[in-house]
Amino acid sequence: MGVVNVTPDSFSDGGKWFDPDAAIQHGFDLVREGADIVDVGGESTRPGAARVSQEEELARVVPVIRELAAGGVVVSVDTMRAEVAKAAVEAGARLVNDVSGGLADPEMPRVVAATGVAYVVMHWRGHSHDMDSRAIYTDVVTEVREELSKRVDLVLAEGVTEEQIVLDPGLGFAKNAEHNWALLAGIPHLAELGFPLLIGASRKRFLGRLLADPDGTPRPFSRCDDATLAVTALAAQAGAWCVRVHEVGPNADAVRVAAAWKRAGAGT
Ligand SMILES: Nc1nc2ncc(COP(=O)(O)O)nc2c(=O)[nH]1
Repeated sequence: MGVVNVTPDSFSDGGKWFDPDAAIQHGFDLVREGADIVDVGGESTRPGAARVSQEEELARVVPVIRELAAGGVVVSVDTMRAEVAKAAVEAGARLVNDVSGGLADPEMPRVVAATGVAYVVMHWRGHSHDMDSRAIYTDVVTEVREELSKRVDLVLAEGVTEEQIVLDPGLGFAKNAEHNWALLAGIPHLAELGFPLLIGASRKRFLGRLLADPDGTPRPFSRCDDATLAVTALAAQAGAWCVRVHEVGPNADAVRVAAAWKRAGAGT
């Protein structure tokens, strides 16, 4: 899953794809590099980010989604708003990637149920401005698994089918670095819920912290693509269904390496 943030302020590529034509071109480039899905978002979810209006979010993502879908791209819309999801699906999006797992907008599950598109339910504990205060767990894997399971029950009750659901532990959303590493190591436990898993580690702060200089200066996100590759290969081997990344080509290669490795092992 390649990322196209049509935003002026996303942490990892803020502003590069804010122009619709640049965003559309980048989406097609990501498919050429090997992306199976292009995730189009119009609202930065980085910690502390201010929300954008629904009108602004619609104006940013719908034209980009329409062009990419018309060009045969499998598009997901990265939104917490039911109205934006609805408009995105009408413009051709085939997945709704809801970082709030239906918590931010109670109408979302009904829109997903009515449209029948795939639905990424990510683990979330509140909007960016105060989510760090909610990064308190005694056993993060067990608690994330339980909270995701509750979200699944709720959206199923709203008419979403099991076939539509993808789960995501929400790395960096109300999680610190230690929580993120535990969730990556816990992918097999999350997979026991029985749904495909999406992992979004690309260029995130916990990678920069791991690779910090001896004086403690974190590695800048622009130099965390190699670490992202390693996470991709390990997550693929652990059973992840999909990884959400900014630099698609090398990550597509890493997935192929993991697949070849798994195929060879299957024979033993
Ligand atoms: N499903 C899913 N969606 C996401 N959207 C945005 C970001 C924030 O990263 P970005 O600002 O680089 O897009 N991370 C995720 C994630 O981990 N999972």
